[in-house]
Amino acid sequence: MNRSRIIVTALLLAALGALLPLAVAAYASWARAVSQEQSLLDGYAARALRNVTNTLDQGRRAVTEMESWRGTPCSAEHVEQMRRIAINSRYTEQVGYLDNGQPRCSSWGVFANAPGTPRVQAPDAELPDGFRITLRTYPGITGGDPVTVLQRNNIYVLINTSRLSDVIVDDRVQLGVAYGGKVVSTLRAADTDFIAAVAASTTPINDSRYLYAVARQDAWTAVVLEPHGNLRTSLLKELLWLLPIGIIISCVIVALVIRLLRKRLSPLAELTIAVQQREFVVFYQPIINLTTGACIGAEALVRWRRPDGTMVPPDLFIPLAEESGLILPITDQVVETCVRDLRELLVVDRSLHVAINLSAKDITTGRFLSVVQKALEGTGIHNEQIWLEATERGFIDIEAASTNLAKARALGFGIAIDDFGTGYSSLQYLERLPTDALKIDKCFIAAIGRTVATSSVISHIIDMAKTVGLKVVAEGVETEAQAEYLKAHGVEFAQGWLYAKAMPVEDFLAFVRVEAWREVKGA
Ligand SMILES: Nc1nc2c(ncn2[C@@H]2O[C@H](COP(=O)(O)O[C@H]3[C@@H](O)[C@H](n4cnc5c(=O)[nH]c(N)nc54)O[C@@H]3COP(=O)(O)O)[C@@H](O)[C@H]2O)c(=O)[nH]1
Repeated sequence: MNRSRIIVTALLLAALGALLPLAVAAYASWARAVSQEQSLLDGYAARALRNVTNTLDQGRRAVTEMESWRGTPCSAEHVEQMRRIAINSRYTEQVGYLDNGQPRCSSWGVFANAPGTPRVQAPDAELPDGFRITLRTYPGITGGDPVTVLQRNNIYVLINTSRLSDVIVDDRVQLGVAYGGKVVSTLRAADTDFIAAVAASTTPINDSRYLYAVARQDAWTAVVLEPHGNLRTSLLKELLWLLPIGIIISCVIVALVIRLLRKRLSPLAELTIAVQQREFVVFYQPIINLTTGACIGAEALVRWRRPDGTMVPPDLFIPLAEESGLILPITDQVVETCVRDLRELLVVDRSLHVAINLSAKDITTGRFLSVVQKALEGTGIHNEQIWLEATERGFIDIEAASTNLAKARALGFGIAIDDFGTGYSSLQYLERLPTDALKIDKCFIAAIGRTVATSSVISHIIDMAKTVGLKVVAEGVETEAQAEYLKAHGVEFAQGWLYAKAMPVEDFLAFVRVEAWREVKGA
C-alpha cells in the first residue's frame, strides 16, 4: 500500500473510530431511555388494570352484601342498608334495587319517577359470575358524569366510570381502559383512537408517535402511552454519562490510529514492507579496463523502487537497513537478483564479474557465504566471477571479518575493499585481511589535478596497493584528465560517469554487447 493510500485508510479508520463510539453511545442512551420508560409504562399499565379489577370487585362485594339482605324492599331499613354500603364502598356511587327491571329505590332513596332515576339500558356484557355490566350510562341525577352499572339479580351498583382510569401516573403519560376493544375510561386527553387500536389488536402496533404499554385481563385492557418526544429528558440524562464515555473511547481510538499511522509511515516500517514486498531492484555500473577500454564487469548497486515507481537511492535507506538488520534480507535479494539478471552473460563471458556490496553485518556474521553459494548453485557461474566488496564498517570485528573473508577467498570469490582511504586505519586492515582488490574512494579521484590535501594521497594509495600486489579500481571517474592520470599511475580499472552511470540490467546487457562489438571491430 502506498503512502497516500495508507493515509486515506488511516483517516477513514480514525473517522470511523471517532464516530462509531459516539454513535454507539447515542444509540445506547436512546435504547436505555426507551427501556427505562418502557418498564415505567409497563408498571403503570399493570397498576391501571389492578385498579379496574379492584374497583369492579368493590362493586361486586356491594351487590353480594346487598343480596343477602332480607326484608321489605325499598323500606326505610332497606334504603338505609343500601346507603350504608354505598358510603363504605369507596368507588360505588349508588347501590340500588330493581323491580321488574326498573329502579325502585337506591341508597339515595325511593324513586317515584324522579329525575335522578337511572335509565335502564341493555347491558354490554354478561360476566361469568352472573353479573351484567353496562359500561357507560348516564344516571341523570349526577349531572352527566358517565357511570358503569354492575348488576346481578335485582341489585345494581353505579360506579363513576372515571374511577376505572383513576391511577396516579406521571403528568406526561396518557392512560385508557377498554373493555372488549371499546374505550371505557381515559385519563387526561388520551388518544382514544390509538387506545382502541391497541386494545383491539393482538399484535404489537408500530406507531412512530407513541411509546406504549398494555396490560390485559379477560376482556379488559389498560393502555398507557406517551409521545416519543417525551423521551428527550430521559435521553439527555443517559447521554450525560454515556456520551463522555463515547468521547473518551473515540479519543483513544483516534490516538491509537494516529500512533499506528505514524508507526506504519515510519521509515523503518516502510523499509520492512519493502523487504517483504521485494521492492528492490539492482542497477549495474560498468567497470572498465583503463588500458583496453573493455568492460570487465559491473558493480551491483541496489535501488528501492516504491510502488508508485519512484526510485529511492541507497544512501537514503542503507544506513537504516544496516541499523535495523534489514540489510541482511536486502543483501539476499541483491545476490538473487544479480544471479538471475547476469547468469547468461557471466556463463557466456568468463572474463566478466559482478561486484556485490556486503554490509557490516553480512561480514561479521559470515552468512553471506552460504547465501551466495546457494544462489550460485547450478547456475554455471564461477565463484571467481563474483567479487565481494567490503567497507571499513565491516571490519569492526576484524577477527570475524578476516576469518569470513578468508573463507570466501579460499572458495575463489574475489574480495575488494570498497571506499578505500576514507577510514582511519585502512592500511592496518590491508595487512590483516585477505584481499584481491582495492577500490579507491571517489573523493580521492575528484581531488586529482586539484590543489587539495587529498590530491597527493592517491599516488601513495596506488603505490602501496601495487607493492602488496592488489588490483586497483578507481571509483567515481568523471573526466578524461582523471582517467589519464590513473592510467599514467598504473591503475588498471575504473568506474564512473565518464564511462557509464549505474543502469538497469537491460541497459547494462546492451552496454556490454556494444563494448564487445567495439572490441571486435578494434575501435
Ligand atoms: N550494503 C550495500 N550497500 C550498497 C548496495 N548498493 C549500493 N550500496 C551503497 O550505497 C551507497 C550509494 O550508492 P549509489 O547511490 O548507487 O552510488 C554509487 C554510484 O552510483 C556512485 N558513483 C559511481 N560513479 C560515480 C561518479 O563518477 N561520480 C559520482 N559522484 N558518483 C558516482 O558511487 C556509488 C558507488 O559507491 P561504492 O559502493 O563506494 O562503489 C554506496 O556507498 C554503495 O556502496 C548494496 O547492494 N548493498
